[in-house]
Amino acid sequence: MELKIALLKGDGIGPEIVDSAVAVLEKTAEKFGHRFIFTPYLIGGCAIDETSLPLPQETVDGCLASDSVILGAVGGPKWDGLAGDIRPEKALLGIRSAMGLFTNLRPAKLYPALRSASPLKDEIVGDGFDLLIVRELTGGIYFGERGYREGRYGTEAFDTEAYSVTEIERIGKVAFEAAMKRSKRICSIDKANVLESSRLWRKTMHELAEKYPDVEYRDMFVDNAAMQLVRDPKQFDVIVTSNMFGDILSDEASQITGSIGMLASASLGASKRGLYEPIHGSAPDIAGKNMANPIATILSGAMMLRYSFGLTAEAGTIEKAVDKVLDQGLRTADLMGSSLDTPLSCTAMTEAILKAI
Ligand SMILES: NC(=O)C1=CN([C@@H]2O[C@H](COP(=O)(O)OP(=O)(O)OC[C@H]3O[C@@H](n4cnc5c(N)ncnc54)[C@H](O)[C@@H]3O)[C@@H](O)[C@H]2O)C=CC1
Ligand SMILES: CC(C)CC(=O)C(=O)O
Ligand SMILES: [Mg+2]
Repeated sequence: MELKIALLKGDGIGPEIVDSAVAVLEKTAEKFGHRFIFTPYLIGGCAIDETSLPLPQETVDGCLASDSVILGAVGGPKWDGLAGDIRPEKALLGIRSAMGLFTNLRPAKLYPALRSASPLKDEIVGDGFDLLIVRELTGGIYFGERGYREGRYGTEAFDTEAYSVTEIERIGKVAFEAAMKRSKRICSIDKANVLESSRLWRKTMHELAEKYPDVEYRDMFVDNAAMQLVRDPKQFDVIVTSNMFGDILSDEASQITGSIGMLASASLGASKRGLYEPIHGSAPDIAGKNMANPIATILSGAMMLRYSFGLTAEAGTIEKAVDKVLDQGLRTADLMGSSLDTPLSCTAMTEAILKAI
């Protein structure tokens, strides 16, 4: 297969981890006789520095003209003082919206080899957990009306959470279909005891649940869910939730797998073209130090092969290579806790994975 892949390296550790994913994808392509053509485009802070825009039109056009997209991360302290509309993060929301990517699949599983990296006790983790967070990605408070207005205590800033039945139904269907292929258990997470948008979310999910009688459905308030994730993560299989709740709960879920540097994601819409991105940010505290864990981005590349291109064996090869290096005890610093051993650098971990392919 010959495939065009747009690269959005972004800021901070973005370039380091995307380079790792590219190396792994190139080795996989070579092994299976494919040709991947990579084209880089600017996004985020680096785009602001060069063009004064966080999301240049050329980047949007390039992504829409490619077969799929790999993203590193955007943002950093250098751009934190900018107005909301020209911040790096606005570009990430912009490209997800421009590509129509309303679904974000965030799998969180505990690798047996990383059991000691999880902060949870053995009796809680048992033989591991494997959950899939299905996060709505182009609606809710990240996209709602916002601004400043005169309020009770003077000028106030506001952001709005809004969801339509159409938006809830389409993400719900993705989650129910995913549950049908897994253990047929789904938990919808909302704040329906307070928010009107959550009450519509819950009502719509209940109606959808009737169409999937084989799926065991329940709902939970988000504050309870945040607690239950660390109390007993194994109770969950598929979680479906809104944009902001999914963002927050997936960072929490990542840490119980050992590190946020492990969690990949697929941002998907109606077409096969997706955007594949680690769940973490640009990690300015470790950027440029060759310390980042590249596995989340490498596994995002594997998700791209599986979801966008249907290259299941190729995706499996990358996932098995990751399993193998973890089984060998190889670790980047984020997975080592207080161990006195020397951690692997980002490039050394990438080399080990390349060797295992
Ligand atoms: N998808 C994206 O582009 C996202 C961008 N951001 C942006 O990233 C910047 C930093 O945000 P933070 O809140 O610090 O979140 P972050 O996810 O960048 O970092 C949180 C902590 O996790 C560590 N970490 C993250 N990824 C890692 C990896 N691959 N290997 C090892 N350690 C890793 C970092 O060193 C840091 O201590 C901000 O400008 C934020 O807006 C945040 C989240 C998502
Ligand atoms: C940086 C934000 C736009 C979003 C975020 O944190 C995420 O998608 O994980
Ligand atoms: Mg996030």
